[in-house]
Amino acid sequence: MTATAFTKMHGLGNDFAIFDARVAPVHLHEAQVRALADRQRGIGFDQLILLGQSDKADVHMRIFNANGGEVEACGNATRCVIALLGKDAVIETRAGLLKGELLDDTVRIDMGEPRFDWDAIPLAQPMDTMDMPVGWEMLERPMAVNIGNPHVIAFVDDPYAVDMARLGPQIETDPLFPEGVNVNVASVSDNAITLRVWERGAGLTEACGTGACATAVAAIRRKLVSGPVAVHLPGGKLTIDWQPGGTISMTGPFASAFTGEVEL
Ligand SMILES: N[C@@H](CCC[C@H](N)C(=O)O)C(=O)O
Repeated sequence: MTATAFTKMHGLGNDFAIFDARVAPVHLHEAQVRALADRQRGIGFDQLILLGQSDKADVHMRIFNANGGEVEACGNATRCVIALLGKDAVIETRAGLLKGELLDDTVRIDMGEPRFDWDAIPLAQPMDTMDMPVGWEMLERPMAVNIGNPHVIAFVDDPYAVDMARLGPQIETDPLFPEGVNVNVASVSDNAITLRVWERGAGLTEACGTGACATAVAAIRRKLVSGPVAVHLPGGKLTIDWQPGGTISMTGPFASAFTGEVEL
């Protein structure tokens, strides 16, 4: 066992333990990530972030959900990593190379181009991802968008009236989504979005950066809003901009919580 340093950070309350394997090797396995994610007995986080050397970018970033599964993208953690590096930088992720700019007290990330083809989400069968002929109770005719990771989006009158704790896990594990899915429930008014997200592998979080991107893109495609659009999550606000055919810009805050050590 080796004492291993980590930094605890969050983006709008979506929280992370960030380990830096550029300093010293960090050996983690799935059960360990789950134990560390435990908010009573471990560090407690929604995602564990593992930084490493990259030969294509300033840094390589791996992302593990609280359930131990490795995933492709995490918008809020990407902002935190730029803040931790203290400069504009390019981050290599499974979702591709993401460029981040450190602004005064926020970070802007170019999250790349969204994908809409059914097999890019991925879905189990061909369908129109703009208007899916499926539904779960009041969540009808959803849309699907891939922001490196898979998202389903349902527009409702009041996202806070939806029983996310019950419907979230049901939709996350629906066989329609062979790789699971992040579940976004949103309403739109005055060119702004109110959003709650049940995250794949992490549950209901205070905020989800890729969820905000996916939902803003979905709302722009349905002509419910036009970019830039404010996305209000339980933990605060992100600003998302996108023009069809272009890449997504996500701007929002970050915060450092504390640094610590764990035996790994
Ligand atoms: N919190 C994230 C998304 C993290 C990954 C997600 N749960 C997945 O499984 O794809 C964000 O800010 O984007």
